Parts: sequence; C-alpha cells; structure tokens
Amino acid sequence: MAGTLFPGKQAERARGYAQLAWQNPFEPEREEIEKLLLGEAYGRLSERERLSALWEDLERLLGQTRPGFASGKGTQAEREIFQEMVFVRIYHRFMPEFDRLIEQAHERGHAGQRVGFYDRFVREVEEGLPGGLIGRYAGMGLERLFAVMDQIRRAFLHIHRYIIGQSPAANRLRARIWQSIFTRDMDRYQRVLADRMGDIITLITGPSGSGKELVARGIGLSRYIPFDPNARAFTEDFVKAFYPINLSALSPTLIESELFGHRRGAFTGALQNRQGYFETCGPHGTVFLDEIGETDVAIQIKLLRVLQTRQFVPIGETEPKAFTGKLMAATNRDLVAEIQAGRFREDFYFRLNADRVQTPSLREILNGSPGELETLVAFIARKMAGPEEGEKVTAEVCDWIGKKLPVDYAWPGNFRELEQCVRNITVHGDYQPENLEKPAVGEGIAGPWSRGEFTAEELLARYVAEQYARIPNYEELGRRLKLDRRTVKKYLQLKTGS
Ligand SMILES: Nc1ncnc2c1ncn2[C@@H]1O[C@H](COP(=O)(O)OP(=O)(O)OP(=O)(O)O)[C@@H](O)[C@H]1O
Repeated sequence: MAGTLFPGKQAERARGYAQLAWQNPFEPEREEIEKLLLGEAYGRLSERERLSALWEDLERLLGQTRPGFASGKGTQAEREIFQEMVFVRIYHRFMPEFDRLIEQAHERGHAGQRVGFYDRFVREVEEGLPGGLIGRYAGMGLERLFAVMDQIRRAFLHIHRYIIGQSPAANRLRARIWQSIFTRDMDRYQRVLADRMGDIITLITGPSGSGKELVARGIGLSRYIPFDPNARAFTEDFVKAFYPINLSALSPTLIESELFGHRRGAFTGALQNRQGYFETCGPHGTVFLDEIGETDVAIQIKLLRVLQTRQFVPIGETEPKAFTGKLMAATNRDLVAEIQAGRFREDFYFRLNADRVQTPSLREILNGSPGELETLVAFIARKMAGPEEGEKVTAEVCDWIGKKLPVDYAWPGNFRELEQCVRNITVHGDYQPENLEKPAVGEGIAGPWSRGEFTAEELLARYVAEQYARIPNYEELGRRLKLDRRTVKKYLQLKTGS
C-alpha cells in the first residue's frame, strides 16, 4: 500500500528501536543508540530515567504507527522495523516475569514445571502483530521467540551477577561473554544458530583467581533452551545444566569415570554402574573442564576424540554413546608454551580454541580504572558483612590498602587474593601478601652485578622475570617495557631455562 509507515522523524526513531532489539547490551553501540533516541535529554537523565523515557517514547511511537501498520501501510522494510519494535515492547513488558522465573529457579535450585504467563505472551504478540510474524520471522513459532527472550534475560542477569565493576576491562569482558552466548549477530543467532551453538567450544583463559569459573558458569547457565508450548514448560532445567569438573584435582581414572561413566566392575572400586557427565548433560547443558592445561596427554587424546566424533564410551563398555551438550574449558596456563614443552597436544589445542574468552588480571582492571578497587572491595565486604556493616568494612579495608600496599601492587592472586585481603583485614586488621615476604627486587643480583658477571641478555632476562611477577601478562608487560610480547616471552624462557 502506498504511503510511508514512519513519516518525518519517526523513521530514524523507529530504526533506533529496531536496532535495540538485538543489540549486545554491553557494547558501546548500545549507548550510541540510546543517545540518538533520547537526544539532548540523554545527558540529564539517570540510567533508570533513561530506560523509562525510552519505553514511554516507544509506546508513543507504536501508538502513532499502529493504525497505519494495521491498514497495510508501509514498505516491507518499514513493516519489519515495526515488527522489531513490537518485539522490544513485548520483551520489556515481560521482563519482570522472566526475572521472577529465573530468580525463583536459583532460589529453589531447580526451574519450575509450568510457566504461567506464556498464554498472555502469545496474546500480546498476536495483538501487536495481527497478521502474524513477517519477513525473516514468518512461520517462526512464538514458542521460539519466547525461549529466546527468556534466554536474553537469563544471560543479562547472569552476566550482571557474576561480572561486577564498571571498569573498561569489566565492560569488555561482559560484552565478550554476551558474544560467546549469542555471537556478534543476535539476529542471525536467534533465527538459525541458537540450536547449533553447542558445537562451538569455549576456551576461557586468564590468570588464576580472575573469574574463569564464573565466566563459564555465566555462559553455561545462559544457553538457549527450547520451550514446549503444549507442556507450557522449558525442555530443560537451566539450573541443572552446568557440569563443572576440576581436572587438576582428580586422578586420570577418576576423571574418566566422572566424564565417561563406568560399568559396575570395570575397575576396582566400581561397585555400581555410573553415568558420567557426558551422558547426564542434555543437549542444552554444558560440561566445563577446568584446569584443562593440567590434564595428562592420555586424557587429552580421549577428550579430543569426544570433540571430533561427539561420542564417548563409558569405561567397561564397548558401545559408543552420543554427547549432545556443549564443552567449555579453562586454564591459567599458556597453552602455546605447554605445546612447545610437549605437555599439550597441538591438535587438541586447535580444537579447543574456537571461541576464546580472556579474563583480565586484577592489575589490568585497576590500571585502566584505579577507582574500581573500592567498588570490588565493597562488593566483597557487602557479601561478607551485609549492606550496612559492609560500608564500614569497605572504608577500613580501603584505608589499610591505601596505607600499606604500593599503589601499583601486582595482586598476583587477582580477585581471589582481594577476597582474602578483605577477610584478613576484617578478622586481623592486617594482611600479609605472599610476594612481599620474598626478598626485594634486585637483592639477589647485587653481587654478580657489582662484579660485572652478567651478560646483557642475562640481565634483561632477570629484569623481565622480576617485572613479570608484578605484571603477569606478556602483552601488558611488553607495553610497559616497550618490548614485543614475543620478546618478553623469550626472556622469560631464558630465565626459567624452558
Ligand atoms: N569479576 C569477578 N567478579 C566477582 N567475583 C569474582 C570475579 N572474579 C573472580 N571472582 C571471585 O574470585 C574467586 C576466584 O574466582 P574463580 O574461581 O572463578 O577464578 P579462576 O580464574 O577460575 O581461578 P583458577 O584459575 O585458580 O581456577 C571466586 O570466589 C569468585 O567468586
């Protein structure tokens, strides 16, 4: 039908709202879209006010354009934009109900059986789009739209809950996790990739205590789970869909038994048949292999086979079974160095390295945003002492750190060390960092230095190694020392003789 659906300035606003529908909420582009939609009011409003202003404006725009849409006005592209706006509105309308569903599942330890608001959801979509879904969504079941909206909400809440702080590094990590869940193209994801993401392995790397397990949990609990409209229930329970195993804490036999399962009598102590994680993990679940850098080669070969064939054989059985879930792995080791040292298989590494997420060290976070220390201390203190007392603990801890630790203290144990620091100061009024007890930098080299015994290369290697203890990241240390990251690594290897 002739005539535009969005006359004048409405076109730009409509496009803005349509973009919001599938935008990664942790990427800077999201802010740009909000600025465009709110104009000069953006700067005056708090985050909460901005959101209500956006929703009010969206309602208004939909109200103005709905009659035109209903009478068939507008080009196909405009009508599809209108549809995206309806999606955004519906998502916003049902957000509190999705949140309740997710929070209650966490509190109970399992998801509920039936979802009460699905019928209302269907009614609202049908009222919003009287002719049914159009364009690339034509023919898509509403249960899929519902499942994707539930997943978006789960991902948002989990990422928010697990990754705290406002530093650029924390924001980048949140945006990256979102991509691991939805890819960088949400629209494509929800049309075709949602069911296939289980084939992509996620490898999380980063120093010890920097939150790798949290990242894994966030991704694992936020996978797409289909909704069965007849049963009015999701086909899997997200709370029970995450199977973590710490490979460095178990013997190879135990690892195999945990993952692959065993038949009764397969080995001494196998008193009963046991299903392994590969079997219990459903198609929308995740098996998380923590400390993958520390598994021995025989296990690596077995895991590689599972990755390649998507099959596994329980110990003591001969028939292979299918593994249908997703695999995730984490390590604080440099896997490339492990390959060079012959401890890690290259083929396994390439198989693992499909989707990489790197957690930043606490030092990296603080370098980009020194004020973040107080935010993180407050988070730990509130968790430990409650909201009110937490304030006082935060003040005491920050005061102590300010007086006793160097401004550029390396925090080699990362977030976990900060937790210990807060606890120690709360309990004892004091904290003794491990590495400050060691001899100060330079003492061990004083003698050979004064006798002129070092070659220039040895001296550099020692200096790089000393600094690496403070800044345990090749890239960042390279920036500080004005060296290429490969050169940093070379000197470190010279120092350690590896
Ligand atoms: N960004 C973060 N926000 C909130 N808590 C965090 C964060 N990073 C780490 N933590 C907390 O620090 C501790 C260590 O985190 P986690 O076990 O996830 O680290 P990791 O990188 O897996 O360590 P490792 O390599 O030693 O296994 C946990 O108590 C976790 O809750």
